Amino acid sequence: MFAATRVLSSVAAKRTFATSAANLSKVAVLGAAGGIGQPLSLLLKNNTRVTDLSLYDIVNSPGVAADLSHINTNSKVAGFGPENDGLKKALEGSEIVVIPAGVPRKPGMTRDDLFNTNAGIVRDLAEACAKHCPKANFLIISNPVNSTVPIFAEVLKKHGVYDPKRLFGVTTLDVVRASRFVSEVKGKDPKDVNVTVIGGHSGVTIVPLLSQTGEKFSQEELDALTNRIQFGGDEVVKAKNGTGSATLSMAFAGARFADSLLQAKQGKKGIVEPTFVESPIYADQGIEFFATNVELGPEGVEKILPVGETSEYEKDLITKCIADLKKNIEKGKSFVKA
Ligand SMILES: NC(=O)c1ccc[n+]([C@@H]2O[C@H](COP(=O)([O-])OP(=O)(O)OC[C@H]3O[C@@H](n4cnc5c(N)ncnc54)[C@H](O)[C@@H]3O)[C@@H](O)[C@H]2O)c1
Ligand SMILES: O=C(O)C[C@H](O)C(=O)O
Repeated sequence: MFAATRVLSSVAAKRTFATSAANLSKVAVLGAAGGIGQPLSLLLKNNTRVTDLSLYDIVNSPGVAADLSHINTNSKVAGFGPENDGLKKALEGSEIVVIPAGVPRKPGMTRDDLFNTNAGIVRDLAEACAKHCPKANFLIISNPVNSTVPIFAEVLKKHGVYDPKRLFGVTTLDVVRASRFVSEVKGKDPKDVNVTVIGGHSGVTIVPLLSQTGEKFSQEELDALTNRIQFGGDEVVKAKNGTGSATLSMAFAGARFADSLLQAKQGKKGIVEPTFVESPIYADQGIEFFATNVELGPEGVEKILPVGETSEYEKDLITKCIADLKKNIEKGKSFVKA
């Protein structure tokens, strides 16, 4: 009996560590009733580092919030719609704002084809964030990420509240996929296969650095794996046959990134995640944002890690990436300036 009580109280102590006053973490999800938003919110509700979960969508968020609020983890859940200053209430006091709001692809579309609809959605949400939670960390999932992150940055700049350490394009799904695909080919457990993926988040701007995995690949394997990692999103879009794009794997990836950031903010050292951030790496070639591995810390970006050694094959991929990425970034910036 005594032993059982001790076990229980040590579990309780661990839980209170994550929710003690010094570690209050309000996380807001914008687009919370969508295909990504719902499972992502579920995973965040299950994360004991989150103390308040604030769900905003233009439709259905009170229902999603009511449902999640019955789960017996410690966090409080609240749902907001656009009425009665809902967005303001959802954002105020948020430490992390995760944004999967916007339309997904249908077969035959590129991510850039989403620009016309999603650019305006992301710009308007950025305006609200600049006003109501300028010091939060912003995790952008809405596509096309290569353009929506620059859009978000430009809006924050217009309001004088841009801090490049706190704006992240979520590219975690690319490394999650890469790890899975390589592990399938090499017959390994994915937990033992880490693949660095750099660049951006669409087609040829996604550059896996397979030479850094420590595995040996034939040219045929290299071509097939590179192509699958670059176009993994299309596989899901095709299989979903007009009903959307990756939602569950994206929720998994988004929750992993949010948890890593929460851990880093709560003082854990050496947490590294790939992410699309303002970066000096290819600034000399006019590239303002670039995804690499980034060490996270209490302020957000702690250190942008270098690309490291690359093969001739990867150098060629990087050249192609840079040409496309430059146009995507420029398109996002011009949208706000116009
Ligand atoms: N970064 C990535 O790796 C990645 C992966 C998968 C999907 N995505 C992108 O994420 C976005 C969302 O995908 P989904 O499958 O969840 O789409 P979805 O249509 O299922 O959900 C989107 C949600 O956004 C909401 N929404 C629309 N406008 C809004 C606004 N102004 N404010 C708040 N909410 C708003 C909608 O009501 C909907 O509930 C798409 O742009 C998709 O391309 C990115
Ligand atoms: O492919 C898409 O449009 C969604 C997402 O960016 C993905 O990589 O799955």
